[in-house]
Amino acid sequence: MVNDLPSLRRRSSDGDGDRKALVLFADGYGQLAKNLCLALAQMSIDICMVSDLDELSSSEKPEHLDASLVVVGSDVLQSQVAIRAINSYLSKIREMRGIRPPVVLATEASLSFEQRLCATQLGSVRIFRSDDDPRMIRDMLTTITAEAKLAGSKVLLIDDSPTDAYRATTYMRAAGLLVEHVYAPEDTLDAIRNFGPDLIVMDYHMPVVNGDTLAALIRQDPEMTMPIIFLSSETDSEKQLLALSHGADGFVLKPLQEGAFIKAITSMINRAKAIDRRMRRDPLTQLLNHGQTVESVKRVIAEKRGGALAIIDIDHFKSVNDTYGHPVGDRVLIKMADVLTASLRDTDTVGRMGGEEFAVLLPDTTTEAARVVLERIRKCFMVIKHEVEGSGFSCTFSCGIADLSSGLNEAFRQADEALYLAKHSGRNQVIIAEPSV
Ligand SMILES: Nc1nc2c(ncn2[C@@H]2O[C@H](COP(=O)(O)OP(=O)(O)OP(=O)(O)O)[C@@H](O)[C@H]2O)c(=O)[nH]1
Repeated sequence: MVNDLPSLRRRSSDGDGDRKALVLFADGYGQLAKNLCLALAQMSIDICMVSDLDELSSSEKPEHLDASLVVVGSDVLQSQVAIRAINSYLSKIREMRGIRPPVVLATEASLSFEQRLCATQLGSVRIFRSDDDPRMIRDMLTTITAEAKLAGSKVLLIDDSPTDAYRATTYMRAAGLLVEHVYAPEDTLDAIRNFGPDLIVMDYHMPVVNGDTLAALIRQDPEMTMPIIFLSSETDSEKQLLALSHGADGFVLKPLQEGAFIKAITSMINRAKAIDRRMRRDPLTQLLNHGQTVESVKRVIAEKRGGALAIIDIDHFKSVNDTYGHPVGDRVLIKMADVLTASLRDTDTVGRMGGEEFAVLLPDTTTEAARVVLERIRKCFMVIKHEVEGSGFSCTFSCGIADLSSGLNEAFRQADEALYLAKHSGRNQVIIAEPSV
């Protein structure tokens, strides 16, 4: 196990939870294994490194069994015993958790067809080469975590037939989905507003309006972008296509086959969530992007909850890029994001406003309490050593805090002004804005 690597537990800004990778190399501390573990740890991914593969079969190590992703070094493929150990470990996870985690094969050399085949049989879905970007593994973990969260996704079912609705509801609830059912198409818009579904499943042939008209009606509202699936016994593909052209995304044939129905639903929800995530998140740090951060501030102000807004800007960041290069600068930004999300409450929001500027929204918090929190984060961030080729450097940030009571534009203006003051009076400090009179 790698004990000398930092292993922060990470809470992502939308509560994705912890991410853990199990790293298996036969020769344990080879350069690729070391570099990879260091890079994963720097991205605040929990890692469990195992080189003695007998350890895997030991029931005294239950912490191995909660990995979401398994990274296997290609050196492992040289030993049939090791392959058997990994296979039986992966089967054990499937027995316990109902899923077999995907495998990434890490290699320094090019692989033979036989090695690739062997890796595929282990469940390898990607090959990671020593010069690949380790963020690929982080992104895979993010996707896996998002998919695991499918249970609890909300489906609105619109069907006037009690028998069909009963069957569809039973299948969906058995798959862990939350289902709300409306019989009458005219209740649809209210149900969407109140329930906020991730997906709509509707019968195609209904009294008053058919599915295609109802789908077109829903799509008139630009906010109602959730996928729509029609249920119908219509087998004429031309009619199906016509129906889809009105804004629906899929067609499932009645009578429903449980497996195919649930597969169609899950892939639709996963795809919609992935697109939604891409639109709302900054791709580098996975924090909310500028637009979504402003929306979050707007919402808290509209709810009249009060709170504080902090704007953070990394000091002399240009010189980090100039001295160590852009990729190292990127790593500092990711670390900043990780420190912020790991240090704040679930109810707080962290966003990347652009460049090296971040925003933190702390609802129901006074500016003084926010200052205490940001001071703690500032002290934690400034002692982090960012590694570059054997040596390292540290960074600081400056921060301005404003009260939300003055409204959206004024809160941003005041926080920016306080940040400006912090920058121009020495940097590496947190300043609360003077409320305007
Ligand atoms: N690595 C990296 N750099 C970025 C990114 N976005 C913006 N930057 C760089 O961030 C730097 C910001 O520099 P400045 O605005 O001059 O600020 P600074 O050097 O931090 O100086 P002070 O804020 O006054 O302390 C610029 O060099 C940008 O190119 C990014 O996504 N990755």
